[in-house]
Amino acid sequence: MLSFPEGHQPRYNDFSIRAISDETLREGGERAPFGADDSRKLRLIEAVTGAGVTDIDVGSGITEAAFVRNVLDAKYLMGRIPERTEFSFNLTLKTWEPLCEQLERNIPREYLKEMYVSIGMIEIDSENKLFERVAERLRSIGVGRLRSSLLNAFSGTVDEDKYAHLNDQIERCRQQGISLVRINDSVGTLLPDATAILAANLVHDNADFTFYLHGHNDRGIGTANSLVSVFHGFQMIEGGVAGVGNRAGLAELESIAAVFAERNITVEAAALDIEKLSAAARLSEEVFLAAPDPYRAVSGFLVENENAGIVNVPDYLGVSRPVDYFLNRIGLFPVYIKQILAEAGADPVMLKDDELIQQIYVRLAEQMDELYQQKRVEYDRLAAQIKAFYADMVRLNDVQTTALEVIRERADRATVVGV
Ligand SMILES: CC(C)C(=O)C(=O)O
Repeated sequence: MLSFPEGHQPRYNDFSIRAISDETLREGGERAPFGADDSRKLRLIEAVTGAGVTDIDVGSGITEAAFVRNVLDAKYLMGRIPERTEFSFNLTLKTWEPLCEQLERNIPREYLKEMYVSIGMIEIDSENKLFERVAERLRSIGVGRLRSSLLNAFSGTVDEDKYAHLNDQIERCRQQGISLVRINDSVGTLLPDATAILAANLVHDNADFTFYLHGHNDRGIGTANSLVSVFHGFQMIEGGVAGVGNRAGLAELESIAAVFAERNITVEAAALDIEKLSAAARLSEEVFLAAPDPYRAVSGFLVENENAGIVNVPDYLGVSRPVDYFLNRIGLFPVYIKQILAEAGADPVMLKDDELIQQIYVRLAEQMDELYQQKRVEYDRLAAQIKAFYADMVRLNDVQTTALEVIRERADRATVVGV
C-alpha cells in the first residue's frame, strides 16, 4: 500500500494554487438528459468565467466543435469572455476520429493554436501507440496545446501497482511534451485518506507536472477529495458550479471558493467571487433543465433561510449570519413570539400579556396548518410532474427501435423501387 513520501508536509491555509478548471459545460452537457441550447450554454460560460474561473472544459460531442468556434468568437471578436480564459476540448481515444475531423472543419487554426485538447483513455491500443499518433494528428491540424486525463476506477485506496500504472501513463505524457494532467476519480470511489497519499506522491515524483483531481461525487465527497488534493500538493482544482457533473456530479466550485476564503487560499489566475459563482450555479440548473435545488450548500436558493425558532442553533451558538428567517410549526413557541415582538420594538406592557401572546400563537399555528395542507397538495402535484418530466429520456432500447424503423423503411423503399 502506498504511503506518504518521506518529509511530506501538507498545507492547509495561506497558500495559492494556479487556477480553477470548470467542468460545468462539458459534464453538464453530458449529464443533461435533453441537452441544452448553445445560447444558454454561452451565457453560462460568461457567468462562470465572470466569477473568476479561467479554465473551461468543453466538448465532447460531435456538434460541440461548432459551439466552441462560437464561444471563441464570443471571446476574441465580441469580448464577451475575459481575455484570461483558456478552453480545453475534451476527447477520448474512443471518439477521437470524428472529433478531430470536427475540430479541423470548424475551428480556424489561429484558434486551435491557442486552445488545449485534452486526451483521455490514453491506455487504449497502447501497443500501437494510439495516444502518441492522436497527439501527432492533433498537432498536425494546428492544435497548440495538449493535456491528458488519466481515468481510474479507484477502489477507495491506491495500491502500488495502480500507482506504478499511473506513473507509466504520466511518462507517456511527458514524452509528448504534456505537463498538465487530470487525475480522474471516474467513478467517485476515492476516499480522502487515499486522495491525500496519491496527491502527495504524484507531486513528489513528478515535480515537472501540474495535476488536478477530477473528483466525482458518487459518495458525496467529491468536494472534500478535491480540497484534500490541493492540501497535499495538487496545483489546480476542478469541478462544476452547483457540483454539476455526470451522475452525482463533481466538486462544487462555490463550496471550494467558500473554504478558500476562510483559509486564505488564493488562485493565481484570478480571484474567485462566491456570489457570482452561486449565481452561475443557479443558472446552470436553468441551462441543463435540472430541478432547482433549494438547499444545496452555498448556492441553493433557500440555503440562506433559517428557522427563527428553537431550531435556530447558529444564533444560540453565537454564530448568527445575515440570513432570512422564517417560522414553522416546529419553531413556534410563545417565548419566541415575545422575543420577535420585543426586537421589533413592541410595547413592554403588551409583552407581559400572556393571553395576548397565546392568542397570537394559536392564530399563527392555524395559519401554518392551513398553509401546510395547501402546500402538501401542490408539492405532490409538482413532484409527480418533475418525475414525469425526466421520464421520457432516450434510452438504449430506443437505438434498437430506431434501427428497426430505419431498416423497415429502407426495405419498403427497396420494394417500391424494385416494383
Ligand atoms: C471521460 C473522462 C474525461 C471523465 O469525464 C471521467 O473520467 O469522469
